[in-house]
Amino acid sequence: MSPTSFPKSDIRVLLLEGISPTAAQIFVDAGYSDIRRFEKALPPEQLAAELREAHIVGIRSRTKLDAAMVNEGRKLIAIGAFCIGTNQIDLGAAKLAGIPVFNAPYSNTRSVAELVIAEAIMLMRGIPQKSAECHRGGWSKSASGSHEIRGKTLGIVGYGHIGTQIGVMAEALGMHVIYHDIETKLALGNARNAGDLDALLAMSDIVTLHVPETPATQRMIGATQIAKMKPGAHLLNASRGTVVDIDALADALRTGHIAGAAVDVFPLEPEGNADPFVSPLCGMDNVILTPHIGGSTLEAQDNIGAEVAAKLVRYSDNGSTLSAVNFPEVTLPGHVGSHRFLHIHRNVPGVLSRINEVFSARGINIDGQYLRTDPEVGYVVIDAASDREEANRLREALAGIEGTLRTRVLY
Ligand SMILES: NC(=O)c1ccc[n+]([C@@H]2O[C@H](COP(=O)([O-])OP(=O)(O)OC[C@H]3O[C@@H](n4cnc5c(N)ncnc54)[C@H](O)[C@@H]3O)[C@@H](O)[C@H]2O)c1
Ligand SMILES: O=C(O)CC[C@@H](O)C(=O)O
Repeated sequence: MSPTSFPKSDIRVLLLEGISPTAAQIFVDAGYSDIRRFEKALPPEQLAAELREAHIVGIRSRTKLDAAMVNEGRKLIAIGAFCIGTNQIDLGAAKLAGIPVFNAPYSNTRSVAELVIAEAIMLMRGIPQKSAECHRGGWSKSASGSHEIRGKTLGIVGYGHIGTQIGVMAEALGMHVIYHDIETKLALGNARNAGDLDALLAMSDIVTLHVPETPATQRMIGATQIAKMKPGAHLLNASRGTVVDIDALADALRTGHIAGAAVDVFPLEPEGNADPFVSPLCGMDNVILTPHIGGSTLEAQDNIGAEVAAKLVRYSDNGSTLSAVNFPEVTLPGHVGSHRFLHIHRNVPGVLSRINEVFSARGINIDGQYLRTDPEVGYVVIDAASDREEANRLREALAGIEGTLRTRVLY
């Protein structure tokens, strides 16, 4: 077990929103014992109180860590988003507080892709309506409005980790796949770049959305875009609720311009399972509604728990920020025989030389030094041999350098 700046038993790990037990186990195996787990997102006041005592916090999509909440975490050294999306965290505020944020960019992507393919088949067969009718005691045995997906065109908006997997599966089922992305992407199989969003909307029998929440994707599918879709096409959204104008979608479903939809994410989602769900789509038989569970399989959650916890442990034990989403990335070797000093600062001229002066003024030789910066923040890691008391004095001197955001020493 690698040592840290204070006993691991004093490092409080806060895991919210029912994060998989695999995460807690990774911390326990790494020697951490103060682990507080909650099955739900916490109300703001309780969240703030918990954050004040936590060194590491793990959340999923429901916990909003805005700038004020991030700054409650005065002891925080790292944040784990146990999911893909990090839009619930003010990443800039976390960076300026010297806190790297880690997520799980791949672990639940297969689960989302499988759900989307299943829903595409269900929608094309009109199964949601037929099932609802049967539940009400009805019986409408008919092929009307029911289609195979073979030979149909699937339009994927956002051809990233999820979009590409859906494309591969859809081709295996005999679909034609087109995609639209703002980045240049390698087309897998026979998938084709649609050219632009309008062209994709006009050509697709099924449109599925897999973009992140960004200013550019806010309501990127509104009344204008829906009108450009083929009459009788289907729309699936398992990305973020803000991507679709839900009222415009409801209107198009009512007129029949859109034959059916599957929606997993909503502009406003209930805080917890006991809270009511309200949406203009409620009560529409041709809509599959799911409670943001695209990535919620036991396999995905176990993998996410292991992946993000391992990144947090690595940062806490070793200082590596590899794959942090908001932070200069540094991959570090072990530091046997020396103390490791972590210095996070505003990226202004002169900080590095002042850091080096702290060591040279005390006649301490630097064994290794690693530096990464981005336009706002610099992250310097220094390995140097010193006794523990001297290491504490060095850390205090480093903390006194103007522009310092956070310091830590790993013994
Ligand atoms: N429903 C769920 O439970 C669930 C689970 C996992 C992920 N998600 C959501 O799905 C999103 C996509 O996941 P992913 O793993 O495929 O992410 P990804 O980053 O691998 O892919 C996103 C793709 O969208 C593209 N993109 C970004 N802005 C765009 C725009 N304006 N127009 C067109 N393309 C754009 C990117 O270039 C990228 O290729 C995540 O950001 C997350 O919000 C939801
Ligand atoms: O698990 C969650 O709460 C969110 C899952 C998904 O939206 C993600 O971004 O990975």
